[in-house]
Amino acid sequence: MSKPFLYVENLKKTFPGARGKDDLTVFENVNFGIEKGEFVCVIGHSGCGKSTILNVMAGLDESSDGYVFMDGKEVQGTSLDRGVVFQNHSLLPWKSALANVTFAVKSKWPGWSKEKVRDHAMQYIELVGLKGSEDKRPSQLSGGMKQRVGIARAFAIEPKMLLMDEPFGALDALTRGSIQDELLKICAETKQTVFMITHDVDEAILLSDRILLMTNGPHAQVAESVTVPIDRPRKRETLVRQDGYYETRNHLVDFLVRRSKELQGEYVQDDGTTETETETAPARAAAGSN
Ligand SMILES: Nc1ncnc2c1ncn2[C@@H]1O[C@H](COP(=O)(O)OP(=O)(O)OP(=O)(O)O)[C@@H](O)[C@H]1O
Repeated sequence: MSKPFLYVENLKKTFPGARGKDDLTVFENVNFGIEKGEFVCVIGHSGCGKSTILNVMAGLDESSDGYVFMDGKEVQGTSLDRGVVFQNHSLLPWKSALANVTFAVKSKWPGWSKEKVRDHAMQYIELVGLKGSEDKRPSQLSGGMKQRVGIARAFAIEPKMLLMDEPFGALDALTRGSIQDELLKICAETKQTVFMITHDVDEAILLSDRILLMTNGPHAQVAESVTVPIDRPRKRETLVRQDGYYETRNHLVDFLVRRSKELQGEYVQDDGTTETETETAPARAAAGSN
């Protein structure tokens, strides 16, 4: 069986304990794959290691064991093949919205003329609905507009994989909704491959093809991969009336409320059964066994 476009195999992260305390294994035996063009969300309780996994996938952090492969190559260090969007938008405050995007575009394609860089960046500024505000600095933009610049910048480098860590977590509900709509539109147009962390079950159902469910930490694992059975194009306003919405939502909520804790510290196997940690640990070659 061929490997997925991106796969994570037996990933583990242990942080050294502070001042004589035990080391902390946040997650282990984490296995999953993402196909090209797929939108995959991950959900799990605070502290189970979602951001750490994303940082390892981005090449910003190193795992203690296991590896991440993308497009046939092991991920080692950062690369313009992977775009990252964080909750706090991390823009360069002294540059305009457009210059924040052109800066990234120039890094990706250093040989391009000034005009080509600007035209390319403007396409993405328009795509996120910021035409007319391109000359404003981050301090002159609202939280939602800043996040839009971050998204435009990440999409503009046309990364092979876009990694988003709770990108809308700090936004009010209205702004969040309109940016979700834009993200749906952009992903439909660009067929971007996305891995996104969210705490919002409805956001995950609206945006994802598949949702990974993580057990609680420490020793967290990806326990399930839930395919969202709702046709595209999807609309926020009509999502709750679409077949499969309530079943999916109930399943996710039941996992978060009950099963994520029950499964904590157990090895989840391919057939859905579990073993406790004291039993033999299975080497689950699960990359691609979504
Ligand atoms: N540099 C570090 N040193 C020690 N422990 C760390 C470090 N970074 C993260 N941790 C611990 O690892 C665990 C997982 O952190 P992480 O931020 O990946 O979780 P998360 O699932 O993304 O949480 P949240 O949903 O709250 O953002 C936490 O217990 C955190 O305290």
